[in-house]
Amino acid sequence: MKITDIRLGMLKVPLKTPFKTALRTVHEIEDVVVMVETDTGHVGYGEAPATAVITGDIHGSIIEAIRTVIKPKLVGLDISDLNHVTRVIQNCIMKNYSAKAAVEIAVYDLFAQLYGAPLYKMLGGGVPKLTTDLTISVDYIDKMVADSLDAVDRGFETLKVKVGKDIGVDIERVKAIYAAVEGRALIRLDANQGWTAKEAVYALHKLEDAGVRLELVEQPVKALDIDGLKYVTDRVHTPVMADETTFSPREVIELIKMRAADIINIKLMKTGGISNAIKIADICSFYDMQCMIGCMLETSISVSAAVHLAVAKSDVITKVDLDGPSLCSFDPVEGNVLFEGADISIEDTPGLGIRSIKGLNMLA
Ligand SMILES: C[C@H](N)C(=O)N[C@@H](CCC(=O)O)C(=O)O
Ligand SMILES: [Mg+2]
Repeated sequence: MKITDIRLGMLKVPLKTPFKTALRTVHEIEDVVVMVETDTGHVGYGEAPATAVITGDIHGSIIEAIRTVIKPKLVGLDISDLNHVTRVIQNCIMKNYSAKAAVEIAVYDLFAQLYGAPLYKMLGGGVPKLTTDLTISVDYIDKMVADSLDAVDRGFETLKVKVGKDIGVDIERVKAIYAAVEGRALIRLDANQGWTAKEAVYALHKLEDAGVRLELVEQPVKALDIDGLKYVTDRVHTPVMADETTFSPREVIELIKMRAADIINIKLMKTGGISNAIKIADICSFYDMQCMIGCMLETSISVSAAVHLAVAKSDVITKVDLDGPSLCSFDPVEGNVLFEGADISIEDTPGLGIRSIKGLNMLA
């Protein structure tokens, strides 16, 4: 099965409600879709969001990286030579993680199709079911409490509460949500870099002293402030998770050696795809460190790949934040991963099993 072409399209899906974090507000998903075509007629699918504030990627850079650098290196390569193909993708251009991720996801999709198995089986197997959390956008306290209660009523047992705005209001936000859902849902926080290290310690001590039990706090401080991350990790009981701080396997090793965080959030759009995500999961497994599998604002095309990976690496990926499809107003994909509220399951069909994508605008 040889690669003959890589075609690109744009996919827009409005969100059910605006997605608000300390970094940005988004009303609709608008992602680049990658189709890797082969001489056997099989097509592999991938997707890249433009999360400029986290990865530095924008639509133009994703499209140009794929068209002018990645595609010319990939056409003619054999999908059965997976390790070689992924090395070419990773080494042909620096950074550009979302572009690499989208192409790698499509290549893994084809690799699994080649052997007629769902992707998770090619990655080592596992039980094809996961449960995701749901993000509660940062907002007025009453709105966040209402959104949290609605999420719990819809069956979500873990809420990822966005904070990182005003520290005083953040403490009140979390207390109010905790009081409203106590006993019905677990709460994890994501500050998206919005606090200083001292503010984070202050807020988490206040919450701990008030009896608020949090599952974890994600990326309390700026991405590059590793000393600050360690400062927080050393001083609070609540487990601290690194998100924006860690992209590559090398960064994860450094973080583990410094003991700067307790948990790592793996996202395919940070790692540049599945091959490095596997390396990170294996490093963390070796060091007895837990991971979360996360996503950006992605539809079920690329989130499906994250689902397959998480199932295969469930020994170390113990936390799931794959709510992209739940945030969408509709699922544009007919495929083998089913997203039903908090429940995610995989059907027994080859690859990612993507049969069709509604509303895709092909690029010339
Ligand atoms: C969508 C997911 N629950 C999430 O919060 N992902 C990111 C932010 C993604 C974005 O801004 O597009 C995260 O920080 O964990
Ligand atoms: Mg995060």
